[in-house]
Amino acid sequence: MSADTGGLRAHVVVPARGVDVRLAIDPDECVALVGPNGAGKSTVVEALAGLLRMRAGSVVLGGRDLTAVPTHRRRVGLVAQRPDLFAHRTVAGNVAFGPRATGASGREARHRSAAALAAVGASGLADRSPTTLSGGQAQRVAVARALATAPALLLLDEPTTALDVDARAEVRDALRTARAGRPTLLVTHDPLEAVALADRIVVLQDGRVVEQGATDAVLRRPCTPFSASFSGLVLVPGTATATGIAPDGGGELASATHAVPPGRRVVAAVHPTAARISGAGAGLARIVTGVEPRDGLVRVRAGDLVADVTVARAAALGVAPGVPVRIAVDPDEVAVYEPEVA
Ligand SMILES: Nc1ncnc2c1ncn2[C@@H]1O[C@H](COP(=O)(O)OP(=O)(O)OP(=O)(O)O)[C@@H](O)[C@H]1O
Repeated sequence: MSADTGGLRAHVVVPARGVDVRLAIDPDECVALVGPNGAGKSTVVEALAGLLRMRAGSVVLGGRDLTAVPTHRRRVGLVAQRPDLFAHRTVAGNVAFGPRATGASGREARHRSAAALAAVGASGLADRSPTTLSGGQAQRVAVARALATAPALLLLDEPTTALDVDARAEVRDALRTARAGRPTLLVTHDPLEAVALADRIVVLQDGRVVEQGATDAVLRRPCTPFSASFSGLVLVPGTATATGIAPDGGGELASATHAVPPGRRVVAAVHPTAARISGAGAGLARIVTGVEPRDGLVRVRAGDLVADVTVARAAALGVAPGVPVRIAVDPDEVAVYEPEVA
């Protein structure tokens, strides 16, 4: 990570909300802040934006201490879930509002508005009323509005959560342009968004950082239950063996990729669709503890193991809580590693 000449260095301390988070974002880096509901993500965004007063902690951006600086002087661009555009102004007028409010001349503000709209591919919307825009178009205008102020820090607080799938892709493209060349913090519940935009993932839980790493590393080798579910994986705790893992729940799972000396505490990351379930034969013996619908499949929980199977297969096996099953996983689909928790 680079020195304090650019980028963000923050220590967000909000005791009333149980939040104490240190965050560093390099000048051209996008960090995805993820975590369960109530973990403190929005509190961090509010503190960085200056919307929430901190009695302790600090916010330093590009070497400048912003801790006591009010929101409108921070040069922080915020894109929230909903665009909240002024209905009585045109799109161009909405985007020009920020530069005008911070002292730009009318001509300069119009110029910046046009440039920002062009950057997100929304030049054609300039003369429209916000009331005539689709959700994706309105959110792209909100991105342009943030860009027009030339923010030194970009805060994206669940910027596509309120949109349908097609509009999400449209806005994601605009966000990719927006994040370039400035430190960006992205709060998201969407792993695709993290992959598309973020260099690094920071996981918050109960107001603390519990895990962080390169996006790919956190998604492939998650270390906390939250990051595992964020990646769609299940973590099976156990002890390393010569060929894989001995799960705490009993039996042994072979792994094609393990490299941990036997005897160490490890986890195995397994995708539930890679787990095969049968009534008898090969595999680890477990008792079904739960059955629930899942994306057109049936998710079968059996203690520490989870398998997603087709409805027909679940019916054929008669899976229900209390039923004994065998669960097998191809060694290529089992990653065994030592979890690194912050
Ligand atoms: N305005 C508020 N006043 C007091 N406490 C709050 C306020 N907003 C949030 N909290 C509390 O602060 C903690 C962190 O909440 P925060 O909204 O920052 O979490 P989050 O990770 O953004 O959650 P979500 O994913 O649900 O948006 C929680 O315990 C929450 O109940």
